[in-house]
Amino acid sequence: MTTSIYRESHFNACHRMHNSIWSDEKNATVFGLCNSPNYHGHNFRLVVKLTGEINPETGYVMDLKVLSNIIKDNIEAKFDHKNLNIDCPEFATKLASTENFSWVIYNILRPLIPQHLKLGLILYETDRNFVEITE
Ligand SMILES: Nc1nc2c(c(=O)[nH]1)N=C([C@H](O)[C@H](O)COP(=O)(O)OP(=O)(O)OP(=O)(O)O)CN2
Repeated sequence: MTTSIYRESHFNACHRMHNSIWSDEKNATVFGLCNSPNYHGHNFRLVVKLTGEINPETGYVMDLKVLSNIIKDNIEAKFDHKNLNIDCPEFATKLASTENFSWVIYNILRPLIPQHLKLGLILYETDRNFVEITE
């Protein structure tokens, strides 16, 4: 039997959906308002899920304070109040979609989370648009 624990965090960032190998017209057609040249912002909501067995000595799957600090130091500090396209090298060659952003976050967190725990996450770009990654 396994147990899942969750930690939620929030940060703001802006981005622009633009594929540089396409014409401006094609970008405008495919991405619409998300292609706006002066970028647009989102209040991102990240839910990180860890699944594993409860350690009988602590009663924890993992200390949520430790998880919270990992997310603060490595995700919020890196992306909060940033322009994903300009400030974040991860998106130099990658479109700043919620799908790609979710994998960027997963790849940052995975080495920081104990290997015996399964890592999943949901990234909300808006209240109604969100992406889930599960192991
Ligand atoms: N598969 C994806 N589709 C879309 C993404 C994405 O990252 N992956 N992103 C966008 C836009 O950046 C943005 O999220 C769209 O915002 P909006 O359409 O305004 O969404 P809302 O939920 O705020 O508003 P609704 O009118 O309720 O849709 C587009 N697509």
